[in-house]
Amino acid sequence: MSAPLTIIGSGMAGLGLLRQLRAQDPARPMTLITADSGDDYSKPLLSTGFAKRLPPQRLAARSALAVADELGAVVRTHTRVEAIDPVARTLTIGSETLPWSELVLATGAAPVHPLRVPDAVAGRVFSVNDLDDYRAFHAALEALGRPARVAIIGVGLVGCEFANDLAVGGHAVELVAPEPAPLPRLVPEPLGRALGEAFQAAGMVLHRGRQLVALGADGACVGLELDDGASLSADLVLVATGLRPRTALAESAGLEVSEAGIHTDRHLATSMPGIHALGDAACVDGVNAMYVQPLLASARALARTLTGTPTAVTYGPWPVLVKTPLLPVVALPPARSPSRWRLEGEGGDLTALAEDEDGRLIGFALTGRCVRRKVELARAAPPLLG
Ligand SMILES: Cc1cc2nc3c(=O)[nH]c(=O)nc-3n(C[C@H](O)[C@H](O)[C@H](O)COP(=O)(O)OP(=O)(O)OC[C@H]3O[C@@H](n4cnc5c(N)ncnc54)[C@H](O)[C@@H]3O)c2cc1C
Repeated sequence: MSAPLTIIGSGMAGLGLLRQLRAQDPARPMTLITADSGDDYSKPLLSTGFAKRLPPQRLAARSALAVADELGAVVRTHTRVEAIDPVARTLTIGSETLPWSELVLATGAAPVHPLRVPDAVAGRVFSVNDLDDYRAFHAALEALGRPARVAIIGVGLVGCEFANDLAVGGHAVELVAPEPAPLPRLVPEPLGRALGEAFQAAGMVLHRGRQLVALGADGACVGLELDDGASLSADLVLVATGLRPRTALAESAGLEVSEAGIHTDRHLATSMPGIHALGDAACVDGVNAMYVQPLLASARALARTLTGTPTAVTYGPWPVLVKTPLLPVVALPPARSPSRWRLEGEGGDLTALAEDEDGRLIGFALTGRCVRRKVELARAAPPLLG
């Protein structure tokens, strides 16, 4: 039997590609190997489950077994690929060496932790980046049997979405971050401040301009020390201080990588023949967008390439919809520093237009009722990868 086309990773990129490939090639042997449970779920739903009190099983559309059955593929779960040999076209899992015909890396991105977590509080400090993490965090909240006091470290998209979701779900939320306002990489400061005000009006406490310097046990709780000497206490801590593309496996196999991800061209081809990459792990022609629309476009293009029709991927001017119903936010961050931001609106209803030196729109950010303008503005903005 010929060596299978092998995908590493069962996130939306890996499973999305497997589905697209199977639709175009019903017979080819395919294997998907994943370090997690392999359940088919939508990662964006992870930060919407606590307000609706959704148990983890409600977030998984189907199990890894059902995926394997439906798509006629071998799916190996809780299995970490340890090494790749690009010349022999094999990969290593423990003492096993498995051959592949084509290899696709969909290894995603891993949470960055600013501090080492002491063992004494390890069971109370979380990052939620996949369904297994959600299961663990959900179980810890349930075990309290009452609304929790949750400290969230980080005010990027993930931190803000969980803050909104947990607060609406009845938990007491405190946010800690060094920046002066939420969503610093997505929106200009006045719009971030508007979101911060909406959070405060909902009862959250914001520690802006502050770094977490120490974590430790505080009775049955977690004690947090900030850089101004302030101390907080929380039942649980959620660390949301960014995600870094998982590149170690690719790098040790000699593939070209950087902090932005595994380098690919627009055909998702890495620097090694026979190996492609997509999703949060991949930096495609200099762009790692790290959200769903680009990875779905990549899966469609790569499936065509791997079934004999070389297809370059393009990304449109696709804005990010931040799931903070307390104050809706939409952003299409400019690819380069704008010449100026033009701000309009008042209160929580704000529009910020990023313009280049010739006054052309190169990005935008919207809050509150202004999010209605997203379609009109996206039509006028440049594509992420044209
Ligand atoms: C809370 C949250 C909310 C989000 N909300 C939105 C949103 O509203 N809209 C949006 O567009 N985007 C959103 N995003 C981003 C979006 O979800 C991600 O861009 C996307 O899910 C990434 O998918 P992926 O398959 O590339 O990576 P991942 O989902 O990280 O999957 C990586 C896979 O690789 C496996 N893996 C890694 N290393 C190995 C190894 N050595 N061996 C075997 N397997 C390995 C992992 O087990 C996993 O299965 C959100 C992200 C988060 C965290």
